Amino acid sequence: MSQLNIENVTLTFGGVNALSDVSLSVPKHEIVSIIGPNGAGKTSLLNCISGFYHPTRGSIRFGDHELSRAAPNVVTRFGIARAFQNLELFRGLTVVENLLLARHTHIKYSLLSGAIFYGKASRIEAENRAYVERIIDFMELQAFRRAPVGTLSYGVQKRVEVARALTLEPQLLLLDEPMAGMNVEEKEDMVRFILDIREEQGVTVVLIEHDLGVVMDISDRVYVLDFGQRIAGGTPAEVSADPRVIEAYTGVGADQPKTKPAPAGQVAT
Ligand SMILES: Nc1ncnc2c1ncn2[C@@H]1O[C@H](COP(=O)(O)OP(=O)(O)OP(=O)(O)O)[C@@H](O)[C@H]1O
Repeated sequence: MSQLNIENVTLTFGGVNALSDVSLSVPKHEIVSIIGPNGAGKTSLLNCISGFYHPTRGSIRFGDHELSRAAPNVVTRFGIARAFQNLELFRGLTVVENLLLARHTHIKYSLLSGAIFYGKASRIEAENRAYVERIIDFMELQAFRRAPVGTLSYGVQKRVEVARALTLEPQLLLLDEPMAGMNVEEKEDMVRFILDIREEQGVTVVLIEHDLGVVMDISDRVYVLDFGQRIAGGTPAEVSADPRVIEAYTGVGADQPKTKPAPAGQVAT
C-alpha cells in the first residue's frame, strides 16, 4: 500500500513551471529514487513534500494527512524527516549536541509543565539522550561524538546529517543527494546505511541521487523527471531501458545514433 501519494502536483514560479502535473506513489518500506538532469524539478518536489514549498495545484497525501498546505514542522510531526543537500548542522556544536538539538523538537512537554513536573522532564531528557546514543551507534559515529561538526570530513558530516534526520523518528526519510562529494568508500558506507535504515529501522526512503549506478542498485522503484514533468517510472530495469530516459540524459533519441554514452554507472549531470 502506498504511504505517500503525489497527485498532479504543479509548482509555478512566476512564469516557470518547476513541476508540471507530477504524480507518483511511494509504497511503505520501499527505497524510491527520483532522478533527472539538472533543473528537472527533483529538489522542488522534495521541497513540496517537506512543506518548504506549497504546490500551486495538486495534492500530496501521507497516510491520512494532506501535506500540500502543511508547514515544515507539521510535516515532521506527521513522520517525515529530511536530510538536506546543504548540511543543516551547527558547525560549532559537537555531533551529540547537534543530534540532541534536533531531537528536542520532539519533546512532548511544554516549558511550564517541564518546570512543574521536573521528574517527568528529566525522564524525557534521559530518553532523548538514550535515543540519540542509539542513532550514533547505528550510524557508526561513536568516534566523532564529541567532535565539533565543522572539524569533521565532508563524508562524515553527511552521515551526521542523516543521523540528525533519524533522531526525529521518521516513518519516511527524504534524502537529497546524500552521496554528493563523497569518495568511493564513503559512498559504499552510505549505501549500506540507507539499506539498513530501511531494513532495521523500517523506514521508507525517498532518495534524490545523481549517481545512477547507486540508484539502480538500491532502489525498488525509480521515477524520472525532466523539465518538471514525470517522463518515466518503474523498476530500475524498466527505467534504464526506457528510450525517454536515455534521451533525457543524452539529448539523443533512442532510435538515433548516440554521440554520448547511455546512462550507466556514474553519470555526472
Ligand atoms: N525558489 C525558486 N524560485 C524560482 N525558480 C526556482 C526556485 N526553485 C527552483 N526553481 C526553478 O525550478 C526548476 C527546477 O529546479 P530544481 O532545483 O527543483 O531542480 P533539480 O532537479 O533539483 O536540479 P539539480 O539536480 O540541479 O539540483 C529550475 O528551473 C529552477 O530554476
